Amino acid sequence: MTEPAADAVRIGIVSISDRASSGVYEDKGLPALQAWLTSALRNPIEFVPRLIPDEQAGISATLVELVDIEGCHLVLTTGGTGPAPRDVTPEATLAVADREMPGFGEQMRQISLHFVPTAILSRQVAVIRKQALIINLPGQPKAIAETLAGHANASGIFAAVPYCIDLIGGPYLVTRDEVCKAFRPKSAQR
Ligand SMILES: Nc1ncnc2c1ncn2[C@@H]1O[C@H](COP(=O)(O)OP(=O)(O)OP(=O)(O)O)[C@@H](O)[C@H]1O
Ligand SMILES: Nc1nc2c(c(=O)[nH]1)N[C@H]1C(S)=C(S)[C@@H](COP(=O)(O)O)O[C@H]1N2
Repeated sequence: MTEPAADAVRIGIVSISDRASSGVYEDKGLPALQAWLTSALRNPIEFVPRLIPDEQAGISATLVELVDIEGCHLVLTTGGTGPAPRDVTPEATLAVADREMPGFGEQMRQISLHFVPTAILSRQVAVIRKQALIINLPGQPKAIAETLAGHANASGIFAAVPYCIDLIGGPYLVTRDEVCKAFRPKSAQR
């Protein structure tokens, strides 16, 4: 069987952490995002990485830059989704949204409950801006694979990402089934 055509894709990855961005500890968010996405997607990927502090205006400006100037069709953030005063990633993301996609946040909290009882402390959101999907992930580096890939009892959210990006006019994403089995209706399959 021939492989379906996999378009090239630019993906923004944003690690939001006061301490990692100021060098107090090593950033593990960007490497974890890059490793998971590289293992999950067959597409040629160009990553556009950013490591920034928990500042609302700066986070919003970074998201706008990645979508409007860098042309990313997918942007994943990690960190700053909790209830602490400096956790402002959801507010910064909603501020640049055209539309909210509440199912992603709902499903990620469901999945995360299989890993940690504090899952409901994440206020993570997902939104559409222009032709891009922006998704917040929690700051614990292990939470990246947990929420994207899921659990035996809860589907990872990345399964819904390729079809969402089709619907907003982005490139055709092809996953490796052994890492993440994406779903598309038959009529949308290439
Ligand atoms: N980018 C990162 N790299 C490595 N570990 C991280 C990173 N972000 C968070 N962590 C770890 O996950 C924990 C929870 O993340 P959270 O986003 O709540 O950080 P925080 O306590 O607000 O502090 P900071 O913003 O300075 O990372 C952190 O205390 C840290 O152990
Ligand atoms: N999958 C997963 N979700 C998770 C966690 C985790 O370790 N794994 N940590 C939780 C905790 S302890 C917090 S406080 C919130 C918010 O984390 P953040 O502020 O680092 O984004 O995410 C929650 N969601």
